Amino acid sequence: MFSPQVFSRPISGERFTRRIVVPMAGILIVAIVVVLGFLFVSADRQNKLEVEASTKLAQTALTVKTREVARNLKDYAVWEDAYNNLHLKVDTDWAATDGNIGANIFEGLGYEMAFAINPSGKTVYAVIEGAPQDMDAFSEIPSGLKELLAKSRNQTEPVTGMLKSGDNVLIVAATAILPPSVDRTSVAGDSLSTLVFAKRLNQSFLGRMGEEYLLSNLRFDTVEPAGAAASVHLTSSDGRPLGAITWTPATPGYKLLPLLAPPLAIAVIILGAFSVLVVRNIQRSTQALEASAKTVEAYAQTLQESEARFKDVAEASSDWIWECDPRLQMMFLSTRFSEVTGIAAANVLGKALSQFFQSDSGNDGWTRLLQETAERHAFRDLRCLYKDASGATRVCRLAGRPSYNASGVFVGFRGTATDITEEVEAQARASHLALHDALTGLPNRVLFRERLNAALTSNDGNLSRVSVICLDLDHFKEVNDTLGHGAGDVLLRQLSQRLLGCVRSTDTVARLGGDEFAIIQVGINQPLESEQLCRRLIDVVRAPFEIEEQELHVGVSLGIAVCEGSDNDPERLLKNADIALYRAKQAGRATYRIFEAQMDLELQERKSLEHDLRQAMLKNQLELHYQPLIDISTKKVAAVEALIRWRHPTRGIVSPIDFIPLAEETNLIVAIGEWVLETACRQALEWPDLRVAVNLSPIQFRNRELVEVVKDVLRRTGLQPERLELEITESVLINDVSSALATLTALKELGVKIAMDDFGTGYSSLGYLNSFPFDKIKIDKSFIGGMSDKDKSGAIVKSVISLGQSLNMVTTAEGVETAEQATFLKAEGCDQLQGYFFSRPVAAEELTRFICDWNDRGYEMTADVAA
Ligand SMILES: Nc1nc2c(ncn2[C@@H]2O[C@@H]3COP(=O)(O)O[C@H]4[C@@H](O)[C@H](n5cnc6c(=O)[nH]c(N)nc65)O[C@@H]4COP(=O)(O)O[C@H]3[C@H]2O)c(=O)[nH]1
Repeated sequence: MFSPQVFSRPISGERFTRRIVVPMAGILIVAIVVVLGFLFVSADRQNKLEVEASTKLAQTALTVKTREVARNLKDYAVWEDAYNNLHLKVDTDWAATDGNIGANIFEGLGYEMAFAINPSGKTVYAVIEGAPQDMDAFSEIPSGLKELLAKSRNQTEPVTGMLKSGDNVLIVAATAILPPSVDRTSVAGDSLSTLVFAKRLNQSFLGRMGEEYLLSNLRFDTVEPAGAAASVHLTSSDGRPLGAITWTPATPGYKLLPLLAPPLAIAVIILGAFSVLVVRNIQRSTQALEASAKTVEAYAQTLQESEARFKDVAEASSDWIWECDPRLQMMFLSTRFSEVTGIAAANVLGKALSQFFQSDSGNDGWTRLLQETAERHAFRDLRCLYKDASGATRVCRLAGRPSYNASGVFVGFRGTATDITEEVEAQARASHLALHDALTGLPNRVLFRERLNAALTSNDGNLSRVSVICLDLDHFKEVNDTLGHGAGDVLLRQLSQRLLGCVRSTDTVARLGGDEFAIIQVGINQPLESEQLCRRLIDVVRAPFEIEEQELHVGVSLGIAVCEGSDNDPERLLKNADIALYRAKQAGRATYRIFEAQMDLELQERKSLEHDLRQAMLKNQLELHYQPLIDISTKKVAAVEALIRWRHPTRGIVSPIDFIPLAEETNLIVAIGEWVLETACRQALEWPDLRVAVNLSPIQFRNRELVEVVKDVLRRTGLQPERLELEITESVLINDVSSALATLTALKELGVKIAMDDFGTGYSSLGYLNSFPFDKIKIDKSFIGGMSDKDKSGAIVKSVISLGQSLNMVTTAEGVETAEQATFLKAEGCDQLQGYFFSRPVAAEELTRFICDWNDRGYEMTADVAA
């Protein structure tokens, strides 16, 4: 892995100064210092050489001067006249006055002293600064002169030395006075007089000597001054120090410096400028390097992150990476391979791609894999199978692309494999859920449609037929309402199994929703076969269901639609089966109907009626008629029953028998019922002595709002509750007994009367009469119409009347059409009579007239009847 740490850290300004500028400046300064040092050392060396040279020069000058004194001395001492006038005799006039050895010595030669000393050491002649003096040479030069003279007697040449005279130092030369003609070596020295010249090392002498020998500031000091740059120490011939002559030596080295300084300064400036340029270049290069290092570092970082990301993704996903060689043999498998498949990579490496992956039937992935790899094409989303370590077949999705080496040579394929077994299973589950009902596992409406389409399409042109059977459980809603939805679900599941048990494997049983089922029956030859199936279905559904340890009885209504001829429209077929089902339900349930074209017309009619009924509500086309109930004991009108009429704009008066069921099916009955209730109560206010009876539909009765509605109507109209009589039929008591009892009790608590209508037509359970708080039993008109003293209906009527009496309930006979019936009922103790014999249901105004007439003539009528 590439590591960004291999790059140095970026050089900051401070680091750059520290690492580049400072060393460069240091080198520059050191170079300058070295050069300057060298210059100064050279200059100093030069100066020292100059000092050495000037010292030699000074010494030479002294030697030369000394030799000059000696030479001058010899000129005067080796002289015939001097011998004659200073040795043989001493003629001071000759010497001084004649100017032989007198003032000329001092003025001409500059010697301050000249002495002539005879062999016995006596100073016979003395000249001091050009003037003859009577002076002893040894007192003037007390130290060293004797030794010098002694030395000179043994020498043929003048002897010289440095001697002190007071504070002065003298160059003293001595030699024997002798005529030139005499060989000096032939004469004993101590027999000769000695001529002495002394030259004082005074400042004028030294000045001249300095000028002569280019020794500046040449001077003599008895003690060498501190810091003297150059000096020559003077010592006497016996070695005693006399002082030193000093001078200021030239400093050629230092003189060189000013000459060298400007070019050196220029060189330094150039070097400095060059260094600055170099530093800047280095800085730029460094910055460029840094930038490039940063870029590389960023790339490295990106690469590292990318690698890490890739690794994370590769490790985190269920994918594994594979590579194979040009022969499609596995060369590489990522670590995820073993984790996902449970197979060690070593067991697969070297095997051909086609040995590991297998074809997934029903999917063209395998074919494409073979094709794409053969043609060296990239591929993706190829679905193949493989077996994992446990031998289980799993599904995977392959993607790959051909890979080439740097030279462009094909080196195989590399790609990914994604295990999609769970995904495929989930898809299968999802598609199953999308096509099946979750509760029963049966095909749902979507799959039903698909199957129906397929059945109709494949059946096209066949002699056999396809039929659709729609099923609807009778009173399933009651099961849900009374036992709860859990029980309803159990019922539906059990029902599904029963239905499946009745059909062939080629048929389809589907749940379309709620308690709505449908069957596609294929391969039938005639409609009779569908009818046989329906009968079987009715039988199996009729058998009790055991739910929550209860036996439950339900029925089923079925509608059959058989595909006829070339009409293979699935929608129409299903709709027709539905229409047939509707007719089966209308026919009293637990039965089946085969669709006929007429049914469709009737359905259309029903729909049109439904539309009109809704309009009727809005357009006040509904009205109430009233039928009187005669009290036998008082012979008066005791009550009136409100009966609804629909004054249809084109159909005329529509009977409630024709539209109440429709109103119930469409739930319009709730609104209609409330209108009836309010209208009847309001109308009853005009008949103060009468009760008003109002029919309640079972749908209305099950409405939770009923009690509140009745209460509100009484409140709004102001009718006394005991004047309102609510007529219910036995059907409201079926199934949810406790709920019905609660509603009846609540209604009774309002103070209204409850009548059981149409008694005898339903279950006629006597238990109901005992359990429910009825005030009245209304004997259905079918019994009244068919009764006579001897027949069965008469017996029933008698027993119902006596039952009412024993339960202390009022009995009312409906449909009394004849005097005989009235007489019979009176004789049997019936309390009230209602029927055409007395009055048909009439409009309110007409009934008002009837009541007036009845009260005037009614008695005679009943008397007639009695007679
Ligand atoms: N053949 C014959 N029939 C007689 C005789 N006396 C009375 N009738 C008829 O018998 C029916 C009595 O009403 P129902 O049994 O409650 O039967 C009613 C009732 O169940 C329902 N109905 C009528 N009005 C309403 C209403 O406002 N609400 C509800 N829910 N149902 C109503 O419609 C049914 C039929 O009502 P209608 O056609 O008015 O028919 C009425 C009435 O006209 C007779 O002597 N001979």
